[in-house]
Amino acid sequence: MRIDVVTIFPEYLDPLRAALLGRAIERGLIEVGVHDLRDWTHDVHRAVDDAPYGGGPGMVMKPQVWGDALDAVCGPDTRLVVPTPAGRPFTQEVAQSYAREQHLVFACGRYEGIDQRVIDDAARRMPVDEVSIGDYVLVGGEAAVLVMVEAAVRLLPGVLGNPVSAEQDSFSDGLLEGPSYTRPEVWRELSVPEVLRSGNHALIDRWRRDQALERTVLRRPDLLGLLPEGTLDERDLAV
Ligand SMILES: COc1cccc(COC(=O)c2cn[nH]c2)c1
Repeated sequence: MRIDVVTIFPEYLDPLRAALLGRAIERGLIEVGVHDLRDWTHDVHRAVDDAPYGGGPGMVMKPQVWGDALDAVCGPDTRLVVPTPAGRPFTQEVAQSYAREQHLVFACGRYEGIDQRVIDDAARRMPVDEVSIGDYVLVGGEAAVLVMVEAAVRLLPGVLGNPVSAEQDSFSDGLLEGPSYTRPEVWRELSVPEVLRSGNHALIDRWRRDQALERTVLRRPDLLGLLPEGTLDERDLAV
């Protein structure tokens, strides 16, 4: 997989080259290119934004600069991803789909956003996703790109030391992950739940599922309606 990011703050993407993702790059599991949008500006001031038609606060990113940048960076197998508060939700399912892509290009918007014609023009040649990582407004898309790249790349074979954990992720079965514990058995007078030390794996699995269900009901009741058919069985409903 190749990932390219276009941004006016390339240094913001330096963390992509650290830790797990950095090792994935060194091992050739992914290629990452980060590009400064201003390399495609045409004027002495290297302007990337201008006042919005129709008035209103803030500035809008210029179409010409983005058009030239995306012409240079995108290819025949590219999926263009534009992080924006106005996007469709980025979920584990979207992360799974991105992990199967050959080439992802992330366009990092700032100010009030990118001239819509940039997205409309790109959509003539490639799949374009306007995606939100949450219901809040950031200053730019760069932090959202770090989130989405990490969520997708960790799913690639060979990236995680322990691949099983990618399948057993929260959201893999639609429920939140329950609590986890490790040594010592008692810490600050708090004990590890007895069942986890019982060695009875049927009981442990049941307890973990009950904890996941209880946590999902309490923290994310919205997820319960999305569970795939048959996720909950009669034992679950007894919780
Ligand atoms: C493309 O236009 C804009 C405009 C404003 C901010 C941003 C950065 O993205 C976010 O703020 C965001 C992404 N998911 N949740 C919030 C992009």
